[in-house]
Amino acid sequence: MSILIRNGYVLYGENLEVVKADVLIEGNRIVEVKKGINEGADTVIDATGRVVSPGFVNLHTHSPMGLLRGLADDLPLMEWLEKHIWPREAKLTREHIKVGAYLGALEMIKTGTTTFLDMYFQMDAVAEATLEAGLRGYLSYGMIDLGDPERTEKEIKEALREMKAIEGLNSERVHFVFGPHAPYTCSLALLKEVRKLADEHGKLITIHVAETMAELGKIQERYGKSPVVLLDEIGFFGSDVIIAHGVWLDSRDVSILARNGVTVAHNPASNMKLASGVMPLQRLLNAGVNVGLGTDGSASNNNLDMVEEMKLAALLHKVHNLDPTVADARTVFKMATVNGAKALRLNAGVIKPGYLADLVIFDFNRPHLRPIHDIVSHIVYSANGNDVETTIVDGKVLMLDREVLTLDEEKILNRAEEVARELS
Ligand SMILES: CSC[C@H]1O[C@@H](n2cnc3c(O)ncnc32)[C@H](O)[C@@H]1O
Ligand SMILES: [Zn+2]
Repeated sequence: MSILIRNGYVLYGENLEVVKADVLIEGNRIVEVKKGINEGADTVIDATGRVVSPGFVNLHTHSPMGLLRGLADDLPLMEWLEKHIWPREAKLTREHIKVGAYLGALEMIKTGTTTFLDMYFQMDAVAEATLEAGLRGYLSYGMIDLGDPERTEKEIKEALREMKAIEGLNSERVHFVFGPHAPYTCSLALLKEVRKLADEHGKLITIHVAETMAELGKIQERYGKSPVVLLDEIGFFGSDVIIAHGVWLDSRDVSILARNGVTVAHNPASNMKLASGVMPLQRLLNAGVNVGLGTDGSASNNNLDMVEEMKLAALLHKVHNLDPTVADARTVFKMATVNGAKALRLNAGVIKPGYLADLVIFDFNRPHLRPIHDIVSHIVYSANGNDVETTIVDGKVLMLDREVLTLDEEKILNRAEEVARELS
């Protein structure tokens, strides 16, 4: 199968150079980017007046949580989790979670996300929905043992069951990732076992770390050190670890993350909404830490729109530093694309021959995107996910001219409403 995208403004290569060109995709790869490609193709897409961009990599989310969107707002993290989210999650069935995964996948396709790193329950069901949707999913079962050895064993068993089930699907588009929830919900025994299992099975690890001041206090009280120092001392870190949040980091923590090649998934909307704090983006980037971008779940964001997330990241760090030059459009665009792909060891996030054909087309024939001075600036500061009209993953068109081809949109919205009624 081949796709030819004609005559668009292409954000080309690592430096996002704007070139007016055609893009030829064969199989699941980009094979050529140049003016006037003459080759025939199975599918030809006219991108005149449009922008061809790398697809977005959501480096931290809980994709089925759209089901809980708007149920509890305006609260700090622990009260939100303990009083509202966890009691509802305890009632979720495998079928509910699958409906939530379809809803999340639909939203991601429609707003230009092509790959996501997820943490939730029943991830083999999420994997099935991801495969049907056509997205790329890195899927972790969120492990919580609260220091109870019986639960440690149960959580490891469930993670391994889900790992086997996802591997059994035999697809390059879905991957299992180990996902211990956080240092305050997981015992050291569980965290050490996860490190060992990830080495044994060659899997990535993702975990919430240093999200709130309350977490810092809890870990300080329990262990007498910061969450990052704690994880470093048990040998947990490596370049295969992606920590979500990393808001409360001192200079020692930052140098530990840099030394170990750990990636940080920044979630500005969630950090602002839960009033968790402002992550030290400038210090992390200056130390050479790879920083990606995530939305977190739709119950703390409240959507999965990575385009909106880029703008929030840029604005947050400008005002926090009282410096409009920080978190410039190109820096946050790379966080939302190539940096995320790099963390997942995925040859994507860049439009160039040889890279995976994960890309999106923005409709620029819209008043808020004209006149065109600087395309990257427009995407970060003026656009939102609804400006994406075509989404391609692994060389397959998932949405064309705003019509989602892989999922039944109406059915998913109706099922999500029914599940919401069942949960209330
Ligand atoms: C055990 S699966 C994942 C678990 O994480 C919860 N969650 C959602 N958002 C956050 C956040 O910002 N910090 C910590 N935990 C979060 C989610 O509700 C699931 O229970
Ligand atoms: Zn999270």
